[in-house]
Amino acid sequence: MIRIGHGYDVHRFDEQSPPSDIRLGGVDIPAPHALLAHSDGDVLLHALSDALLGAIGAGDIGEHFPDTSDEYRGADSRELLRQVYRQVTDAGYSLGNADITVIAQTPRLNTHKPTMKSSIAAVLEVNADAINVKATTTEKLGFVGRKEGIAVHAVCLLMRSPAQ
Ligand SMILES: Nc1ccn([C@@H]2O[C@H](COP(=O)(O)O)[C@@H](O)[C@H]2O)c(=O)n1
Ligand SMILES: C[C@@]1(CO)OP(=O)(O)OP(=O)(O)OC[C@H]1O
Repeated sequence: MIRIGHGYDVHRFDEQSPPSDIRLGGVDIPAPHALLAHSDGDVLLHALSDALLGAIGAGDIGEHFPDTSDEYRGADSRELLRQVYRQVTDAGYSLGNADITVIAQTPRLNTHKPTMKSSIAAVLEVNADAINVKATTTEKLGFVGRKEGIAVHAVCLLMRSPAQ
């Protein structure tokens, strides 16, 4: 049996912040501003976590890690993703593949994509070829194009784990 999931998340740049690293896929990447968030703001891992939760019918990231809880203030989203993936494996599934699209006018991500891919694979303890990271701008259109924030879509396919 296979299951499909989709996740989408947006975080806004803090226009008051000076140039700063942002966390994307567990990797620190230089950007014109920090991203506003309750956690570390890793918008890529949030979208991927939502895709995995969606695939097992387990709601969304905010239900599991509320942004009203001090427990998750400044949280490392790799740890949130680890907990989400534990739910996936506990439900008897493992990742087939995940395909992730980062929608960002800035920063340029091409040189960081291989590092993001291996960072995500390491968190999930899967082969790197199960993960694909893409980036696109919006040709300067909309909130992404105005460099107000970054959006991410993630889709994943889960497969029933072989019986132990
Ligand atoms: N933040 C980004 C956005 C895009 N890229 C790379 O550029 C290619 C062309 O992007 P368009 O939005 O003009 O289609 C895209 O396929 C990515 O390879 C990037 O590195 N960082
Ligand atoms: C990750 C959590 C929890 O710290 O907060 P944020 O970093 O604000 O991220 P978001 O994607 O808005 O919502 C999920 C939250 O529960």
